[in-house]
Amino acid sequence: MVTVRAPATSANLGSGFDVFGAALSKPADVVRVEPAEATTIEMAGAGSEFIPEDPEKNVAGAVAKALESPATIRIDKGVRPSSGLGSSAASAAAVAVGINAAYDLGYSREELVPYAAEGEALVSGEAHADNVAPSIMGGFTIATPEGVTQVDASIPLVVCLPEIVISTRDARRVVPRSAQVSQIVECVGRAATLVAGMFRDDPDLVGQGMEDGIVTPARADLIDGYADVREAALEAGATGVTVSGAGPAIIAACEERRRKPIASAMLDRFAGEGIEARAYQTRVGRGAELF
Ligand SMILES: Nc1ncnc2c1ncn2[C@@H]1O[C@H](COP(=O)(O)OP(=O)(O)OP(=O)(O)O)[C@@H](O)[C@H]1O
Ligand SMILES: N[C@@H](CCO)C(=O)O
Repeated sequence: MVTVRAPATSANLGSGFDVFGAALSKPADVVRVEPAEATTIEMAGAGSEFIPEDPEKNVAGAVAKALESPATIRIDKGVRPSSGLGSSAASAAAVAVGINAAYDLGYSREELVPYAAEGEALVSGEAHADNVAPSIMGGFTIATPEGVTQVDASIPLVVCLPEIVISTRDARRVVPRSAQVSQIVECVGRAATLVAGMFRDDPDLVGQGMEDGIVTPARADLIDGYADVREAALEAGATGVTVSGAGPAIIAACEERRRKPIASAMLDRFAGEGIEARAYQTRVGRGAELF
């Protein structure tokens, strides 16, 4: 039997819709995998009561099927579902890494990404890899059809998760179908700035690069209090703030020493709106770890 800790992730980071992703140092799913005749899944932890244990409906089952390796799987959720923190991807990444080790399949971390993405296809309708890639490989990742480019960044972050549920499937319906060339030009500039910031471990550049005028405004409308919480984080010293993944989590980049005041400011603002929330003082961190 093997045990894997696979981290939550934040996809998009504003300007990198369906391409950028970052592993978070916390929270994480912890998954145990043991080879078996047929796949069975047992769930525990955050939001597990809302997740089906049927292997046909759980991302873990989809990944085991894609790898043609049935297993007894126990998932302890640290990341609640429909959070914008790659909850489904954390389980998918952990199972891919766990089965690879338990069956000694010999895949590299990058080779495991498309298998884990089959779990995302099950729940959101598309095998986008922007959450599974960082959960498997760690750091900041650029996922394209050609493969994954990974950067070992360690930017300090605050992630604030309100008690609102938004499914990725629903949040993908509001994504605009087209954009003006002027918007695309601005987005390319922002995305390039963010990549430079990750290479230099520079929170100012990363924050600037998190601005986005195409997808994020439509997503932000689904999150009660978004504009106020964003403003509060910026006033408390965030260098950039955006929707994490498909939401409702909101992510802020910052200097290390600003994490605590930013977390308090975001929580206070949500509380002022009558919305319960929790904040993680985190950073860009490691990928899935085997124990
Ligand atoms: N092992 C699993 N862990 C979490 N969610 C799962 C799992 N298996 C199936 N699901 C289903 O996937 C859906 C949650 O995935 P969704 O992509 O909407 O949220 P998320 O992973 O938190 O978000 P995001 O991808 O935006 O960061 C829920 O409907 C949940 O029941
Ligand atoms: N890139 C995806 C991430 C969520 O799974 C989206 O924003 O829809």
